[in-house]
Amino acid sequence: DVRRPKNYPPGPQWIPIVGNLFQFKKLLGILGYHHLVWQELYDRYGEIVGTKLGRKLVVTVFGEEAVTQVLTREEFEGRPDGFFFRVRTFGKRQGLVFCDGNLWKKQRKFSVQRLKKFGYGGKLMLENVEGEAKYLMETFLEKSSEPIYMHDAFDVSVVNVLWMMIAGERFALGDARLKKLMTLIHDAFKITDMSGGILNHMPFLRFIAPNSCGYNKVVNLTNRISDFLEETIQSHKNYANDGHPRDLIDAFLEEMKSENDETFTEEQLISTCIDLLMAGSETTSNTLSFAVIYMLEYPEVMEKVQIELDDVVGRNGSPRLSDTGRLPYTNAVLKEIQRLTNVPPVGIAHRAVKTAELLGYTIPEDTILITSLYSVHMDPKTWKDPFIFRPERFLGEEGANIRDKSFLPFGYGKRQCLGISLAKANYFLFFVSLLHSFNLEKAAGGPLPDLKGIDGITLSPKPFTVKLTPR
Ligand code: HEM
Repeated sequence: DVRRPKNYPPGPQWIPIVGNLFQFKKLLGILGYHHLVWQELYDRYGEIVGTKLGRKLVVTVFGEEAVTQVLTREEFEGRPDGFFFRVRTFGKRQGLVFCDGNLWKKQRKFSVQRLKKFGYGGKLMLENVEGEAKYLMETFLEKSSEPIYMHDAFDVSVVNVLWMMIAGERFALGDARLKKLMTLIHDAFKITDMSGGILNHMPFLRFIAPNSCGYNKVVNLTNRISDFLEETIQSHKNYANDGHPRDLIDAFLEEMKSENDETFTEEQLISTCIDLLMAGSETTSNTLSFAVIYMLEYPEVMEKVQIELDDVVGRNGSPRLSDTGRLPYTNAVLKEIQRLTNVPPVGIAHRAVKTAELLGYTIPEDTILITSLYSVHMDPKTWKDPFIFRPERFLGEEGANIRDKSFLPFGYGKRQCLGISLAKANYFLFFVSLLHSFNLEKAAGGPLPDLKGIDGITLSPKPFTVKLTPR
């Protein structure tokens, strides 16, 4: 059907079966990044754009006003359904990220409460972040005579703090199995985009072209993660520490036994772990690696951060999380990097749970909603010279005038990132520890690593190496 739903937002004309997919692909070929294709459509049609990708209606919103409406209104609180969104979770709608309604409410609440119980947001978590950062810096020091790969250098350390709360253990930095798992997770984020990608629009492609549509990769990843988690869960079951849960898995298993609630199943437990691992590792690790590239690109900024650190922490001290409030310039640098890199450029897709009005248009029930966080962070009405890297914009009077809704790296509203305090702690402490201990230089030969990165659900840096010289 080529007819647009009544009062649907403006956008390109579509054709039967594929909708706007071909137009989208063509623009993607020219612009190279999904979020830039959306930005192009924003320039053509305005702050709300209606498209159809395959069989799905997809409405994308841009700028602070439209984006925060979608992120805060109950009618838009859902998550999309479809083949791609279920492929990691046993073909069902479960886990934490791609589910909604009562299951999501109960499960999100349970995970947040129990993670808190096992340290999340408290002293124990902060101590673990500090321990991991110290440990990683020691490893860097041992290797400081050779170039170090930085695009994935933070992977294991970042996961460790989360994994302590989920499973009560940490990994050795060289743990081959976890490294493999992380590589698969990185790959999975590159396969597709937030509308669910080609697999969601045409699920039958998995029979015709399972390799090129990414199906085989996703299945391989899911199987490996599930195997790994099943083993961990089995060893928790064997331990049978009744009444004294040690971590999230123990607490979940106990809840399953109490049979109060039929949503507590082993599949839901595995799906929850997968979601936490995937959402918690890739985003933080990519942000940190981009931060390293920014420091190579702007050595004068690196030096200013180091001077502030030396002033506040001292040359011989170690940076702590409690120093955060006394490092205004460093914090401004961290924010400016997040604003410009847009690691999740369009957040995570939402879904209209019922037909609703938005900015004068009608959004039919089940429409996928994409929120361009990139457009909010690059809006010249909010940010003077948005493409310029200028940490000072977050300081002084200029910084004080930035509205909450103008800077949304973690989203906003009820579906806002569940891991913000861990993400911020990891991002801050690994960054300052690195700069406090080392001078960063480009490894010999070749150009500076690319600030733009690789397209995907999250943007990720291309592989690059750095020379770390102890200060
Ligand atoms: C720099 C690091 C991170 C960034 C930039 C980030 C960003 C985001 C964004 C933009 C969303 C979507 C919000 C929405 O739908 O409107 C989100 C959701 C989520 N994040 Fe994060 N995140 C980060 C780290 C983490 C960590 C460390 C964890 C795990 C502890 C985590 C767990 C989640 C989960 C479970 C959701 C889905 C929440 C839901 O659907 O209710 N994230 N994150």
